[in-house]
Amino acid sequence: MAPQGSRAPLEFGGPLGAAALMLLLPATMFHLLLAARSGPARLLDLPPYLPRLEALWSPRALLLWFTWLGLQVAFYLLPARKMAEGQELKDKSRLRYPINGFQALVLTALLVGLGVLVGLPLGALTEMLLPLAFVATLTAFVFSLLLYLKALIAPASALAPGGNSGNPIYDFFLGRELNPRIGSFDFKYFCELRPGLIAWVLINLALLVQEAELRGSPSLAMWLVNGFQLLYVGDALWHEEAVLTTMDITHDGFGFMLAFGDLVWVPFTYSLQAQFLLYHPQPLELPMASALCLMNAVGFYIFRAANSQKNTFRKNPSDPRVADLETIPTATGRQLLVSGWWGMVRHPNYLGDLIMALAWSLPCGVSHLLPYFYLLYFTALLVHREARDEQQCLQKYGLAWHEYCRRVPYRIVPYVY
Ligand SMILES: NC(=O)C1=CN([C@@H]2O[C@H](COP(=O)(O)OP(=O)(O)OC[C@H]3O[C@@H](n4cnc5c(N)ncnc54)[C@H](OP(=O)(O)O)[C@@H]3O)[C@@H](O)[C@H]2O)C=CC1
Ligand SMILES: CC(C)=CCC[C@@H](C)[C@H]1CC=C2C3=C(CC[C@@]21C)[C@@]1(C)CC[C@H](O)C(C)(C)[C@@H]1CC3
Repeated sequence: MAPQGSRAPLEFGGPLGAAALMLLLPATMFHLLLAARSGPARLLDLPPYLPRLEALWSPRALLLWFTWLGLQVAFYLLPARKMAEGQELKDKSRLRYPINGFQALVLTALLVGLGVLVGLPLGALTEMLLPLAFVATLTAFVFSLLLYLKALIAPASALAPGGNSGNPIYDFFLGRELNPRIGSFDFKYFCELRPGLIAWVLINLALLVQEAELRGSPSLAMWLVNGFQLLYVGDALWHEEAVLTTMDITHDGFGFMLAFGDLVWVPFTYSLQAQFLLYHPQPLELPMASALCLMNAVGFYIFRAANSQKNTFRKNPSDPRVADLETIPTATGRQLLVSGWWGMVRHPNYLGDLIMALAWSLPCGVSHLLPYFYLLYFTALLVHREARDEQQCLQKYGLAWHEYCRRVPYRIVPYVY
């Protein structure tokens, strides 16, 4: 049952928008997977061909996918170097989370390295991307249904503010329960980073190995894309605790949007540049490669510095690294930063992330639009996310938020947006 009197305004275009997204997201992903391996590799053309069911359904892919999930669950359950506390919940309690995501990345790397040493054909993974994406999509639908049913028996205090409209399609998409758990195993926290992000860099690596097998050595462009994205994933897992303050964990329920996004969309579409490069090798000279390294480094620096400044401030406003920054008091007792990174634009971390997204696409040359899909999608995602966050901050901070917007008028790009 939805809690009485706490109906949140509908997002994502309501039930119709949610239904459309549930069809469009998987369809787009399959289109990208097929287009990347086709000769013309056109983003805006109809799919080059429709795969037959035999090309999609493979018991081997199913086994591999569940082995992967099982392995990551096992790594999650290993003793953690630290247990972190999440944000305060409606009932004033706080959940505890293991911080061992980076350990899971290292253990996966060791296991895969060992496998390759004893003859595991890692490059062959690239031939299984289509059936793997198919079983992962089916899993995401079934998993979301189980989450929806589980939420039916959850107490009202465990429900998310957004996904409880009473419309089953909308609630299935957005997610009804905020932190679904069995015992201390937290499904949303587990899915947010590990299986999807680690699979993303593993797919990238398989594409690099396959390129080496096909052409004698990996191209410079492939090295760059692998290196840049490994840095991003390694950083996310190293700073795993910071995910506990993102809106995905604190605000959104766990439904199809995040289950599909985390487990399927991230590994199979975020690896698009490496997929494109395997089938469409691109020349890249050293001076250009150096310029792209610099661009990625600038983006990463802004992204990391902005995120760390806010996290440090939220943990302890008197920390010497942030104590001198100017702030605005709010009625909640919390303060808002108005100098430093958060005084330049209201989302400096998004700016850094977007600069990196550009640096990941440029190694693929400018002859095709396809490798720029991530940049286009990500811009749309962040603009929409920024608007959602703005709404939530306005509700939380009221007049203080208006004052912040007056003092820091640009959202993501200084003097532009
Ligand atoms: N690669 C990908 O696909 C994606 C990456 N990301 C990345 O994830 C990271 C996290 O993003 P996201 O969760 O959207 O949001 P943010 O990390 O930007 O957090 C927004 C929250 O920060 C707090 N805040 C806002 N302004 C201030 C201020 N001036 N001073 C202090 N606190 C402030 C508010 O929460 P409160 O006041 O309650 O602390 C607000 O709700 C970003 O770097 C983003 O680029 C995000 C989505 C997808
Ligand atoms: C419409 C649609 C495709 C929805 C799904 C969106 C998800 C793919 C993203 C929502 C927020 C995300 C975050 C990351 C990955 C993408 C999703 C799941 C993230 C884990 C990437 C690495 C970053 O360092 C991060 C930890 C800050 C980030 C958190 C948000």
